[in-house]
Amino acid sequence: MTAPHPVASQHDTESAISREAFREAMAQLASAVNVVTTAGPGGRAGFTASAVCSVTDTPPTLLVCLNQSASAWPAFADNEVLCVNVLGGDHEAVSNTFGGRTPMDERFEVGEWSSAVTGAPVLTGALAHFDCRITRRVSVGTHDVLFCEIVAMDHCERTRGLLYFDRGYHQLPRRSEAVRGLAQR
Ligand SMILES: NC(=O)c1ccc[n+]([C@@H]2O[C@H](COP(=O)([O-])OP(=O)(O)OC[C@H]3O[C@@H](n4cnc5c(N)ncnc54)[C@H](O)[C@@H]3O)[C@@H](O)[C@H]2O)c1
Ligand SMILES: Cc1cc2c(cc1C)N(C[C@H](O)[C@H](O)[C@H](O)COP(=O)(O)O)c1[nH]c(=O)[nH]c(=O)c1N2
Repeated sequence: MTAPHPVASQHDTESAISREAFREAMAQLASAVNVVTTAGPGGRAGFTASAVCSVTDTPPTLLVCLNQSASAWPAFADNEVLCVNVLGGDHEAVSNTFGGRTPMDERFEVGEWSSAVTGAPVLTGALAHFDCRITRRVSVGTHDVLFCEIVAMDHCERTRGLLYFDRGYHQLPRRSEAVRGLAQR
């Protein structure tokens, strides 16, 4: 167990916690894998995101953290809507395609896409999709935190979950599989 990092004050966080140490520790935080898409006057764009979470159910709200250096950033800055597509166990290739270095238009050649209520692209077969209006933007360091009110959504239980942990993808079995597995013992 490595010694806990000294709690750094707001001003000397830079010196106390290095980016490398932050990333080493953050790589231990398992997360869902999503493709966040947008469409509108800023054009169509999408990127792979794990920094996504629920904020409140009243009103239904989630947040997405987007690196200001991302090629997708200008489109999200100009558009007022986005869709969070939650990837399933069979979507690793989609995650890698939207995870950078692929030209934006080529990204949507992977998978089957339709338009959400807001016009943002929806991935057919996503475990869930949350179609949102961006209601608040907070810039924190290198990222924008986009607070989004959900206007439409859907989910399905057709496949396993997909986690990103320790710099790799991991499939998660459904409860039903685990129960079935127990029953077969
Ligand atoms: N929030 C993010 O911006 C974020 C989250 C996950 C992964 N990524 C990017 O995906 C790629 C693969 O990441 P990896 O996990 O394989 O190895 P990595 O060592 O680059 O990152 C390890 C962990 O650190 C965190 N992290 C990394 N870069 C970050 C950033 N710029 N801002 C905030 N958190 C960050 C993430 O939780 C990531 O899983 C890298 O280019 C990484 O920068 C970015
Ligand atoms: C599994 C996983 C998870 C994330 C990412 C990548 C991968 C592979 N990336 C990085 C993002 O998808 C993309 O690589 C960067 O935006 C750079 O892309 P461009 O080459 O600029 O389009 C990412 N970026 C971001 O701004 N917020 C995030 O939460 C995440 N999470």
